[in-house]
Amino acid sequence: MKIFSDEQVYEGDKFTAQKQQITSIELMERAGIQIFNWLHLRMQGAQVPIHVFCGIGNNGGNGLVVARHLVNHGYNVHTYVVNFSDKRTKGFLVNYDLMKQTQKKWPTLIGPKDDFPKIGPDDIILDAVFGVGLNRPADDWVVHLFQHFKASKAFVLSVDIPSGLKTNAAPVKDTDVVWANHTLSFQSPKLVFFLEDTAKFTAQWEVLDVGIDPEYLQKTNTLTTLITKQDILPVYKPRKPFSHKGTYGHALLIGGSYGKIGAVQLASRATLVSGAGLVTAFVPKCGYLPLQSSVPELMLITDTNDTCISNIAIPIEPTVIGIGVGMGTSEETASAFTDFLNQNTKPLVIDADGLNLLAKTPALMEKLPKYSVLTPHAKELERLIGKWSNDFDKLDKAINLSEKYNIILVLKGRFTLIVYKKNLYINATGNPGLATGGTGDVLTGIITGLMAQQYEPLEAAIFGVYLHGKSADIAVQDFGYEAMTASRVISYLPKAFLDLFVKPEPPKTANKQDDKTTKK
Ligand SMILES: NC(=O)C1=CN([C@@H]2O[C@H](COP(=O)(O)OP(=O)(O)OC[C@H]3O[C@@H](n4cnc5c(N)ncnc54)[C@H](O)[C@@H]3O)[C@@H](O)[C@H]2O)[C@H](O)CC1
Ligand SMILES: [K+]
Repeated sequence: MKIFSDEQVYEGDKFTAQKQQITSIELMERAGIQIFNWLHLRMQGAQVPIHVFCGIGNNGGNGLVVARHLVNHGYNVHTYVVNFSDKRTKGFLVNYDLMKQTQKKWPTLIGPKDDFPKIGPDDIILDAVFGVGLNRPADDWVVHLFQHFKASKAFVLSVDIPSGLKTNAAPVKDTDVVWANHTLSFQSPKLVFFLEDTAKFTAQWEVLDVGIDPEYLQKTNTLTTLITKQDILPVYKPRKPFSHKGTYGHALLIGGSYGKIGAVQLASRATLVSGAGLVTAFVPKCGYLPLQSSVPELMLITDTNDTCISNIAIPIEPTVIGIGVGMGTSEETASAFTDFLNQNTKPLVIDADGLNLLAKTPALMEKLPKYSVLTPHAKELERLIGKWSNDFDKLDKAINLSEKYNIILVLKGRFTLIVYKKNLYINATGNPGLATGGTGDVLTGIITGLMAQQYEPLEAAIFGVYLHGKSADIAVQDFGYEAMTASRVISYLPKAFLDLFVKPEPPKTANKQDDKTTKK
C-alpha cells in the first residue's frame, strides 16, 4: 500500500477534481460523507453527545460536512470552530455557511479567551482541528483544548490525522497533539502511525477511500510503502517442477561461539525452512557435535579454534553468506571478520555481532558488497549510526548510511522498517511474542535463505521480514505471546508461506440462508 506524502495528497485532490470534473468542495463532501457513514453505521442514531471541533482549514471543512450530516440524521451534535487563525479556506467557508443554513445558527466560535465546552466521559469528540496542513506547533490555547479533550476521557475520532501531529516530524511535546482513540485517514495511512514516537497518538486507525482518482493512485510512486500481502505476492517465486536443490542455492552461515551455538542452529534451520537448496555453517569446533546432531540437513565446516571464530576459511562457493549470529566480538573473531571482509565478494546478510564488529571498525563498511542486508535492532543500530533525537532523526541517519554504502537496513521493531536509500518499506506483521531470544537469528536465516533462491536482496529483506512476522502472527494463535519461542517461529514458517495463497474470506451477507435449510 502506497503511503502518499502531503504534497501528493494535495496533488491527488487537484488531479481528481480535474479528471472527474468535480470541485474540491465535492471532494470534501465525499470525504466528509465517508466519515459520517463510519459514525452512523456504529451509532445507529444513538443520542450520545457528539462534539465536532473544526479548524479553519479543509480538515475543519471535513468536520463541518460530518456535522451537517449528523444534524440532518437527528444526532445530538455540538459544533465548534477552533478559531486559531483569521484565514479561512474556501472548503471551510462553504461548509460553514451550509451549517448555518442547516442549524439556523452559526457554529460556536472558540477563541483564546473562551471557556472550553463541557465534555462528558461518554461523549464523542470529532477532531477536525488540523489535518496535514499543520505547519507549526499549535498555539498554547489550542494545545490546552487538546488537553481538555484528553482530560474528558471522551472517545476521540480524528479526521485524517490526530490534530497537532505532523506527518513528517515528531511533536515537540506529547501534549501538543490530540490523543485519538481512532483515526480515519484519507486514502492512505501516514508514516507517523507506525513510528514508536508517534504511533501512540492514535490507538487505532483505518483508511477511508475518498475517491482519489485510481489513475493518480496507480501512476504515482511513493518513497514509503506499507507492505501488504498484495505487495508480497508478486515477489514470490513459484517453484518449477524440473528443479533440483542446486536451483535454490547454497547458503553459508558464519557465526557461533562457545555457549552461543544455538544462534547458528536457529539461523540454519530458518535458512533451510525458507527454501535454500543447501545450507552450510562455519562455526568454532565446539559447534560441530551439537549442530551435526540437531540439524542433519546442515553441512558443517569448523574453525581451527575450539571456542570462537579465529580464521574464516571457506572451501566452497556459496550463493550468499549470513554472518554474525552468536559470533561474539573477541579479538580473534574481530581480526577474522576483518580478513573475511577484505576478501569476500559474495552477497552478505550481516546481523548481531557482525554489526557490532562493523560498529567497532567503521572503515570496514567500505568493504561491504553493494546491497548487503544489515539487520540491526535498536541498540545495534545506535552503535552503527550514533544516538538519535527521535524516530525521524533515526530515519535520516539510517537513510544516509544506506546511501553512503549502498546497503539495505532492516530496522527491527514493532513495525520493522526496511530502508534502502530514500525508500522506506513498513512491515506490519509480527507481534510482541517476537520479543524473545533467537528471533533475530531466525530472521537472518530467512533472509539468507531467500537470497540463496535468487531473491534480490531488497526483495528478500521485505519478504523475509513479512514471513517472519506472519509466522509469529499465526503461531500466537496457538501459543500466545509468552510461550512464543524462536523455534516456534521457524516451525510456523510453512504456514506463513501457505497463508500467501489463502483467499480473503468474502464478507458474510447478513441474510444468507443456511445451506441445510434450503436443501429440504
Ligand atoms: N484527498 C484527501 O486526503 C483530502 C483531504 N482533505 C482534508 O484537507 C486537509 C488539509 O487541509 P488544509 O487546509 O491544507 O490543512 P488543515 O485543515 O490542516 O488546515 C490548517 C490550516 O491552518 C494553517 N495552520 C497550520 N498550522 C497552524 C498553526 N499551528 N496555527 C495556526 N494555523 C495553522 C494552515 O495554513 C492551514 O490552512 C486534510 O488533512 C484533509 O482533512 C480534503 O478536504 C478532502 C480530500
Ligand atoms: K484532525
